[in-house]
Amino acid sequence: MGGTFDPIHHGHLVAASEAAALLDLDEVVFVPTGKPSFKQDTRVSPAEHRYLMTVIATASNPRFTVSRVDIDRPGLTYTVDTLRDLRQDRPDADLYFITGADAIEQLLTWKDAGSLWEMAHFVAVTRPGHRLTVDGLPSEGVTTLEVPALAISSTDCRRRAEAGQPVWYLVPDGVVQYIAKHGLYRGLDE
Ligand SMILES: Nc1ncnc2c1ncn2[C@@H]1O[C@H](COP(=O)(O)OP(=O)(O)OP(=O)(O)O)[C@@H](O)[C@H]1O
Ligand SMILES: O=C(O)c1ccc[n+]([C@@H]2O[C@H](COP(=O)([O-])O)[C@@H](O)[C@H]2O)c1
Repeated sequence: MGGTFDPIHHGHLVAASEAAALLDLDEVVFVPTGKPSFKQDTRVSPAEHRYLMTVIATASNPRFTVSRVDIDRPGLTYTVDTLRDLRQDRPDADLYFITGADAIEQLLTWKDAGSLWEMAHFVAVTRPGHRLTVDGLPSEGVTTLEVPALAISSTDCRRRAEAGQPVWYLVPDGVVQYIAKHGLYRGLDE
């Protein structure tokens, strides 16, 4: 599952768990982006913080793992590189790239979009308030999954942390404590 995870929240975790159950996956690899190409105008927390929060959030699930491929690769993050690196570690696996329906809708604009279909099957998880339009996407290459609606976004979690409002139960307990310990999302408007 690819994402910026700034921070990872229960919407991501429910989506991953549902995808694993419905598609009978052996493992869900969470891949925090390094430098997201599409968020260059937005302030994104250092990759090491996002990686560690993802490790904390997924530690108790034996099927969940976290990969550093995107954060260790220099330059901007593109899914074509993510999939190539994951393939090297798992030469015989059937790869499914799970992400939100909003991201999948933009897939035709992604780097080397034409070659992505051969590298993985794409799974678009629906998210509250968003209807998926798959115009132009090959239907055999994309599976849409309805996951139990959790109206949680990382943007909202960051705003709440910045305003001193609770993020308990929106993100895992260890992530609440990590955000407080490192003072993440303070002074976002500065
Ligand atoms: N509550 C949710 N339910 C289902 N999918 C989600 C949910 N939140 C995020 N996703 C999906 O997970 C993927 C990775 O999410 P990302 O790390 O960008 O989180 P986000 O909450 O969308 O962040 P931000 O608010 O900073 O844009 C995205 O493609 C997104 O659509
Ligand atoms: O490869 C691309 O050009 C590309 C463009 C936009 C997004 N992505 C990937 O889509 C995933 C979700 O991104 P986001 O912004 O919703 O966190 C993440 O793994 C990104 O690397 C990939």
